[in-house]
Amino acid sequence: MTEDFYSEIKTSTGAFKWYCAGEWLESTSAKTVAVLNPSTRQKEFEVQEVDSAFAAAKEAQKAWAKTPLCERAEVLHRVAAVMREHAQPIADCLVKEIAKPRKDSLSEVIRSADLIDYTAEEGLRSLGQGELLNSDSFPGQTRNKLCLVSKVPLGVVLAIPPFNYPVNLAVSKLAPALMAGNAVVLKPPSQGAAAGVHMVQCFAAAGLPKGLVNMVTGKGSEIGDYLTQHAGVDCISFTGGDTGVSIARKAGMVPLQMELGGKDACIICSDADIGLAAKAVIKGGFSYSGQRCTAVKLVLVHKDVADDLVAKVAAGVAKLRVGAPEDDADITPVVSESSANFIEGLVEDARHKGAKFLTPYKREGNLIWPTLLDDVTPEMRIAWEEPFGPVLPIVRVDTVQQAIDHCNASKFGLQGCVFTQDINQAIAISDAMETGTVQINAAPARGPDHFPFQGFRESGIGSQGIRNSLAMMVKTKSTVINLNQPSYAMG
Ligand SMILES: NC(=O)c1ccc[n+]([C@@H]2O[C@H](COP(=O)([O-])OP(=O)(O)OC[C@H]3O[C@@H](n4cnc5c(N)ncnc54)[C@H](O)[C@@H]3O)[C@@H](O)[C@H]2O)c1
Repeated sequence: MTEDFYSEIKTSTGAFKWYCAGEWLESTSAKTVAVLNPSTRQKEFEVQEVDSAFAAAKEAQKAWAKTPLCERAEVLHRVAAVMREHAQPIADCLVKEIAKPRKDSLSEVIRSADLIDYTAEEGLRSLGQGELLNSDSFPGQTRNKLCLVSKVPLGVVLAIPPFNYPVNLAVSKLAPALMAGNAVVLKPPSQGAAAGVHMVQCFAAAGLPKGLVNMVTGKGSEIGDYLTQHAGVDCISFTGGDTGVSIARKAGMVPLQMELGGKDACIICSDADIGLAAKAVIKGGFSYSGQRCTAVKLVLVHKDVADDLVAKVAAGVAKLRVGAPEDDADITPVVSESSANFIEGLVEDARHKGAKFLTPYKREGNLIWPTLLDDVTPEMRIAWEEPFGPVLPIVRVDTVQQAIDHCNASKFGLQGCVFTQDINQAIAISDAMETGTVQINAAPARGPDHFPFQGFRESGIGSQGIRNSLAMMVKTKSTVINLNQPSYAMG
């Protein structure tokens, strides 16, 4: 029974336990953090506030680093199978604590199991290879030095995912870290911690050696500095907003994998298929109520086709269903009251500065109706800031160059997209856009999860995607064999 499967993760008072060295534990401080339901704004879950699991991770990692790759892969495949079998309660947490629509919640969990399987497969191939270098290719050298280059684990990886994909963006860190021979301390987002607890139970039940995955819960603002500056951390893999920039500034001499905010622009040229572009703008802008790093957050449309595009987008937006995540509504409450207030601030700033409202602004609690703003100008905050909500600004441009210049003036550089039927123009615009990825004739998106995924400027450090994440979870080690004579095999 799935309910019994998850029974040991709760304390007698109903809070979720934390997980260290293979045991579900109760915090000695007895402090708890409430997880609010974005729909009701009432307390839905409680997680404990604890701070340390690094010693357990370090200890467990030593043996894990000597565990054959194929055995690591087997354990990960088991985790994926357990996660599929017990997916529904994890998905139910996502519905209740981050108001993600029911179907999307379940597909996030299944996609995460798929990601774990793929990582295990990819790790077998990419981590199973090293390099042999001969010394005589460098001037003045003979071939009496052979350099064996191998990939070794980093040690203990601190994994911090954000609220919007608390399961998928946790496993996208955990699976590569573990496959590469590391241990992990996971700090889930407060909204998303209950799903995180359930997910960690899948790792435990699959027989992962104790201490390899540890989960510390608590408010990021209170325990974040302690964790990110802890001497036991050998790598920080973080996904989130501006917090990541300050973590990067404060972190010590450890590798950083940073997936941060975005202001993904959609450039629509005068020759674009406007029906296709409108569909992409609606889906890209409003899926999960705009709370996606790769959501379309700005439309830059050529003035010649702007009226057509705006009419089509407005017609599509009018059909979006607004309501509860339990009913699979398209637009559901945003994650918190403070987030809703921030979004409202951007909308009011745009109203004050003359934006044209194609839909009336309406809000009840954390639920914000989809809001389409036309005639947005660079003076408005919404032209530059990430609303992370169901609000989409449209800027009409005279030339494609004006659109590219706006895009490149942003502090973000995550993704962007361009709609045109001329492949030469598409490539030229893609070349000019200073973003980690450019999608041609489709909305920005993360995935499939094995595609490289990276942000430029304040959108990130390093590249993700399964193969690149595996590569970021190892360091290079060289062993040089010095021979007393040159080595030339003659065949
Ligand atoms: N580039 C990507 O791949 C990607 C993917 C998803 C989300 N995001 C970004 O994430 C943001 C939304 O997520 P969010 O609101 O959860 O982000 P956030 O930055 O507020 O929080 C992210 C995580 O950091 C933790 N945290 C908070 N303060 C901390 C501190 N001082 N030290 C350490 N950890 C701390 C939070 O508890 C959470 O787990 C958006 O900006 C979005 O664009 C980026």
